[in-house]
Amino acid sequence: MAIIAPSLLAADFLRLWDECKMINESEAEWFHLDVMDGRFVPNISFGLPVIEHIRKTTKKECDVHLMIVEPEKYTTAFKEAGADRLTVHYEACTHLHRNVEMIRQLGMKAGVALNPHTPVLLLKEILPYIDQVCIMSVNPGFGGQQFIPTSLKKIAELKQMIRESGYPVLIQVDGGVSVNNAAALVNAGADVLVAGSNVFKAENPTAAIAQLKKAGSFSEV
Ligand SMILES: O=C(CO)[C@@H](O)[C@H](O)COP(=O)(O)O
Ligand SMILES: [Fe+2]
Repeated sequence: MAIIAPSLLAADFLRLWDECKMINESEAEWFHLDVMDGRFVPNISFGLPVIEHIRKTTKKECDVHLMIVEPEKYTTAFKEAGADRLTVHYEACTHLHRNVEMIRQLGMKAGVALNPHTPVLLLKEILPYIDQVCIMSVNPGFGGQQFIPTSLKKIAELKQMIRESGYPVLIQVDGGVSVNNAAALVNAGADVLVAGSNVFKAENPTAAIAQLKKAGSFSEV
C-alpha cells in the first residue's frame, strides 16, 4: 500500500487553511513541501515561515523537498520549522554523506532526490545512511509537468539495489504522478507517491487522494 504525499506547490495559497484541513481529513499520510531557491532550479516557491505554519496546522508528516544549493546551511532551520523528513538533491551536495548524517543527527528522516538524468547507481554507497530516495519523474522546479516514462525503469533498478543492500530505504516518486500511472509506479517499486496538480487541481481533492491510494494498493508482486 503506497503512502500518499500531496504536494503543497499546487495548492491555492490564498486558501492554505482550507487546503491543510482537506489534507488533514484525507487518506494522505505525508504533506510534501517543495522549497525552491531560484538557483538550483529556475523557480522560487516558499520557505521556512510557510513550513512553520503548515507544521502548526497539520498532524501529517512534513516531508520537505529542498531544491536549493548548499542545503547544509539550512538543515537546523528546517528542523526548527517542523520538518519530519528532509530531502536534499544529490546534484546539490558536495558532501552528501555529511549532509544526510546531519539531518539524521537532528532527528529527521534523511532523503536524497535524483534529477531525471542522474543514474541510481550513484546512490549505492549512501543507502546505509538514508531513509528515502526521491526519484524525480520530471525536471525539478515546476508542478504540472508531464511524467518522464523512463522513470519507471529507474524505480525498478533502485528497488533491486535497495533489496540487495538490505537497508529499509523508501522510494518516493515525484512529478506527473496521477491515478493513471500510480499502479505502474507501485508495481515498479515505488513506496511513496507525491502528487501536486492531480490532487489540488482536481474537482474533489479528497476523492483524488482516495483514488491514488486505491490505485497504489494494487500490487502485482
Ligand atoms: O518537486 C516537485 C517539482 O519540482 C514536485 O513535488 C511537484 O510539486 C509535483 O507536482 P505535480 O507534477 O504532481 O503537479
Ligand atoms: Fe517535490
